[in-house]
Amino acid sequence: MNTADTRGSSEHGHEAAGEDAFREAITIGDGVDGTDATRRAEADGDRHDGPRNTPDQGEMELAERHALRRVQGLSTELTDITEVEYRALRLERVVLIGVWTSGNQTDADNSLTELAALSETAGALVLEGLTQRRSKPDPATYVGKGKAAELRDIVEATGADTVICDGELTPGQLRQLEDVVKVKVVDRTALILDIFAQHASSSEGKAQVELAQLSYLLPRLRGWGDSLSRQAGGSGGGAGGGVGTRGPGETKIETDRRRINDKMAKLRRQLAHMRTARDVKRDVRRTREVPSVAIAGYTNAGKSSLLNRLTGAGVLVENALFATLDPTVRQARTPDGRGFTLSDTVGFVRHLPHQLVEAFRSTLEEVADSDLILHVIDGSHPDPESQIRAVHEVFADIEAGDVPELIVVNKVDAADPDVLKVLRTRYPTMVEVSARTGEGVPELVAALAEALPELAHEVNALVPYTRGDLIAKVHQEGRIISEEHTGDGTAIHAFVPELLAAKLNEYAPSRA
Ligand SMILES: Nc1nc2c(ncn2[C@@H]2O[C@H](COP(=O)(O)OP(=O)(O)OP(=O)(O)O)[C@@H](O)[C@H]2O)c(=O)[nH]1
Ligand SMILES: [Mg+2]
Repeated sequence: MNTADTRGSSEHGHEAAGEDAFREAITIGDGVDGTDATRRAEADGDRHDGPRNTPDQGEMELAERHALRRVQGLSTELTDITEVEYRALRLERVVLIGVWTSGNQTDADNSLTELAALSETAGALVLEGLTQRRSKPDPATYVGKGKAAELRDIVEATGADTVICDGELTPGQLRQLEDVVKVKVVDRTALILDIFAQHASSSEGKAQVELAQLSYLLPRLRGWGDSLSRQAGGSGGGAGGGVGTRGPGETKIETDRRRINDKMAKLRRQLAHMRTARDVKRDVRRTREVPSVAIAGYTNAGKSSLLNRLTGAGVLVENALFATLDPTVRQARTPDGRGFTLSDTVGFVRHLPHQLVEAFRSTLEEVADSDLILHVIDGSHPDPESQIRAVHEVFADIEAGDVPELIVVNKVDAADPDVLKVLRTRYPTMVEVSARTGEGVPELVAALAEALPELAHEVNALVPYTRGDLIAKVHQEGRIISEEHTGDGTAIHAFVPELLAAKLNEYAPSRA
């Protein structure tokens, strides 16, 4: 990184300040490069929550995921993207580049740090990162001409095989920047899609990701084709490029486009089907009037850790972005005995690709449909408020803006006290916890119980011993005020959901 830093600071003095932040960025993941499955798994051992001798669901998933880590030595090939499977974007040795148009240097650094974490999560080795301050990204090459040339030198010097841009680029920008740097150029959207593709495990998750990838790919078909043509025909572009330019011709692009459209239609049908099944399940929960609590928040905030801490669910926890894609729903209970469901969801990120929001809409609806959102915040992040804003944007997008929200600042064991102080003034009712140490968890449980709607129906009944099933249900779903075993049956006074109330009322002592 030395060469580039000197260059960076001579041209743009402010970049030197970002050096430290960035050096931190490239050691995310304990400096393990993410390409050696064994080393990675070992290194993860001590970062991993939960007992190591009893592998639970999450640990098994983690082992499986690491076993699938990319191996080094497969270079990113500039083959026709329409012919390789899209998700095989083999990111490897990468250089990051960001353009910042607003905010200060710290914001720019945080953003590049996040891009580094995303890259490593995708299995790439981050070699270098640079940012450029511009009023807006260059319409031709995203970064300006000078910066692009600098980028090319860095790519050459480091032997990088991919450049990742911190934004969404137009097909034209990707192509023209590729032309300058002579290696593959990928944008943040493609990177996030790639992580989702690696992490999706349920059939619904896989279908959702594939749909998002295809809708990202569709408008870019020609772009990639052109780029490859130019690759073969030398720089300069245009029609005069010789054999290579005729590579993926018009007909091929048309065929690909049709194939992709067909595939997307099929995926949409499948998803609609899966969605019906999910709606049915949710309706069952609704009619039982069991309140639902959704754990939502920025990726890596500790949502799964918190669910595990609250319910012992054994959900996969990983220091990687988007570890969780499939929603997990668990039964839980307030200290006074009211049942509720607690669900873990996919994390959010700044500029979550809209293709993903679209594709994951049905999953995200769980959040919009819940009675309460536990909005988990990573208190150890230097700028949690920017993450809160990003999450609120997604809430608005999925129409979850009206759902009551309980702000939970997690990782207080690792948080900067000053950051916490600022948060406290902004969100006076927030709860501070550490899923790792358990600190604050009892307070969180109390706040949760407080925020949950009270069961609406109060019943007094004398239930005969032959209807033990009803009493069991009251224990499961209701809140018991008193219970007494009499000669005629169980006398019970409780708050219960509507359906159960109707059944219990058959045994209400007559008022006559
Ligand atoms: N220091 C500290 N680390 C924590 C705490 N809670 C979670 N972590 C770590 O934060 C990382 C992310 O935790 P997860 O529970 O996977 O986070 P998540 O929000 O579910 O992340 P995604 O599913 O990827 O969106 C893991 O490395 C956890 O060990 C905490 O209270 N303190
Ligand atoms: Mg998770």
